[in-house]
Amino acid sequence: MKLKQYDAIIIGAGQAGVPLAKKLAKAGKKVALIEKRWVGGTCVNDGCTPTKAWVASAKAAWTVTNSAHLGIKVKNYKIDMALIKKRKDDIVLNARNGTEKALDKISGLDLLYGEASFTGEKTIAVKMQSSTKHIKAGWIFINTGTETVIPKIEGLEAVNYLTSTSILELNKVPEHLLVLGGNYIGLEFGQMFRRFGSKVTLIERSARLLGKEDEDIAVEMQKILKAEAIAIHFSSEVIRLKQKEKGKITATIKTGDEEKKVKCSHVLLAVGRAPRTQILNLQNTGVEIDKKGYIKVNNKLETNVPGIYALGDVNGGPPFTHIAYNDYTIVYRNLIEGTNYNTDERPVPYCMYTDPQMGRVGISETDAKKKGLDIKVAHLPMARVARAVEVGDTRGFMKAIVDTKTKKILGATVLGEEGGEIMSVLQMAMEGGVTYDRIRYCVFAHPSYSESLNNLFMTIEE
Ligand SMILES: Cc1cc2nc3c(=O)[nH]c(=O)nc-3n(C[C@H](O)[C@H](O)[C@H](O)COP(=O)(O)OP(=O)(O)OC[C@H]3O[C@@H](n4cnc5c(N)ncnc54)[C@H](O)[C@@H]3O)c2cc1C
Ligand SMILES: NC(=O)c1ccc[n+]([C@@H]2O[C@H](COP(=O)([O-])OP(=O)(O)OC[C@H]3O[C@@H](n4cnc5c(N)ncnc54)[C@H](O)[C@@H]3O)[C@@H](O)[C@H]2O)c1
Repeated sequence: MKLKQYDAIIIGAGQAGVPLAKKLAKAGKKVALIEKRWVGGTCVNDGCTPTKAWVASAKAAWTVTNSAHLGIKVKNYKIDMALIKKRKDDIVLNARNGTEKALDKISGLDLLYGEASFTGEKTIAVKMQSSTKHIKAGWIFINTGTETVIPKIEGLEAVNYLTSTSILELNKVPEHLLVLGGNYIGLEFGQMFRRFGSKVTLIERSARLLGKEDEDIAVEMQKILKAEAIAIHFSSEVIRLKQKEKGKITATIKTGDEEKKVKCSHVLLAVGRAPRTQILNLQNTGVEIDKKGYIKVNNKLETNVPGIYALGDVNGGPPFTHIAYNDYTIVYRNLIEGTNYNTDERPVPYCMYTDPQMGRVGISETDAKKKGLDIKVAHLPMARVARAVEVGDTRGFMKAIVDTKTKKILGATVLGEEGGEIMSVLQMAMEGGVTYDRIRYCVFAHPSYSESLNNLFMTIEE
C-alpha cells in the first residue's frame, strides 16, 4: 500500500486544527488537514457563531417587549424564525467559506475531506467520498472535538428529539420546548426560545443551576430566568418519552419519588458532550484515553506516544473555543519556535451568553474556601452600577475574590449586562498583578460598566 508522507497530519479542522495547519505550512512543513464535515468545527458551524447570532435576535425580541419603562411602547411585533435562521446561516456560511478559502491559498497544505482513523502508530487512513487515502507523518495532532451526549431514556429513540446542532435547523418556533440540562446549552437555548415565543420547561438533574458556579450566582440566574417565565424542575430527570404520531410529546418527569407528566412539542438534549475518539481506532497507535474517552495529554498537550498531540475539547481540558485556540499556540510555539510553554498557569476565562451574560475567571468563592485560602469577597449589585441604571437593566451582580495579604485578585464572576467584557477587564488586572486597592482608585471613563470596578472594590472592608 502506498503511503504519502507528510511532516504533520492534523485530524479535525476545529479551533486548534485550522490555525495550526496554516502556521505549520507557512513554517515550511508539509501538512495534511483532515476534516470529515466542515472546516471551522463546532464553534463556527454548530456552536459559538450560530448560537450567539440567535442570542442577538432573542435580545432584540426582549428589548422590543421590555422597553416600556424606557418610554418606548411597542404594540405589535412578529418573530420571523425563517429570517432569524437565514441571518444565522449567512453568518455561519460566510465564516466557513472564508476559512476554506484561506486554507486553499496556502501552499504545502492539503485539505482532505474525509474521516480519519489510525491504521498504525503514525499511519492514518482517510475515508473519502469515493476512495481511501493512506498517509503518514512524524507529527500527528488530534483535534476531533466532542459531540452531544444522548442520555438513556425510555422512548427517546422514537421521539424526534433535538440536539444543539439540529435545533439550529428550525424554521418555526416550537410551541413548548422541554430542555434537558441546566447549564450552558440548556440555558442559552432555553432563554433564547422563550424570547422567540416558546413555552420553555427546563429539567435539571442536580439541585440547582450552574453546578460549577457559586450558589449565589446560580440563585440569581434562576431568578432572572423565572422572571421570564421559564419553568425549572430541579433534582429531576425525564424517565420516559412518548410521542403520538405527529402529535405532542408526553414526558414523564421524576423528582424524588414523584412522577409528573408534561406535554411538550419539542425536546432539546443539553446534558453534556462526549469526546469524538471512538472512530479514531486509537488502539492501533497506543494513545491512551481516560474512562470518559478523552485523550490523555501532559501539560504540553502531548499524548503518551511521542509526536502525537491532542488539542481542544478532545483532551478533556476546559471545553471552550479560546482554550482550543490556546492549545494550538502552545504546541506551535514549542515545536517551531523552541519555547517551553505549558497549560499549567494559563487563565481560563469564559462567558455564558445568557442575557445578562455571566463572565467568569479564576477561582470561585466556593473553591477558595474549600482550599482554605485567606480571602475577602467584593460584591456589587448591578443596581448600584450607574451605567446599568441609565441603560435600564439592573439584573445581576458582580463579585471578586481577593487575597487578603497580597491584595491580588484571584477570581471574579460578573452576572450582568456586558458581564463578559467587565470580567475581561478584571482578567487583565489579574494577568498584570494589579491589586484591588489600586483598582479602587483607577480612573475609568464615566459612565462605563468598568467604572463600577472602583465601587466593587470599595465594598471590601480593610
Ligand atoms: C451550542 C454550543 C455553543 C457553544 N458556545 C460557545 C461559546 O460561546 N464560547 C466558547 O468558548 N465555546 C462555546 N462552545 C464550545 C466550543 O464550540 C468548543 O469548545 C470548540 O469548538 C472546541 O474546538 P475543537 O477544535 O476542540 O473541536 P471542534 O470545533 O469540535 O472541531 C472538531 C472537528 O473535528 C472533526 N472531526 C472529528 N472526528 C474526525 C475524524 N475522525 N476525521 C476527520 N475529522 C474529524 C469534526 O467534524 C470537527 O469539525 C459551544 C459549543 C456548543 C455545542
Ligand atoms: N458560552 C459558552 O462558552 C458555551 C455555550 C454553550 C456550550 N458550551 C460548551 O458546551 C459544553 C456542553 O454544554 P452542556 O450545557 O450540554 O453541558 P454541561 O455538562 O455544561 O451541563 C449539562 C447539565 O445537564 C445536567 N444533566 C446531566 N444529565 C442530566 C439528565 N439526564 N437530566 C437532566 N439534567 C442533566 C447537568 O447536571 C448539567 O447541569 C460545555 O462544557 C461548554 O463548555 C459553552
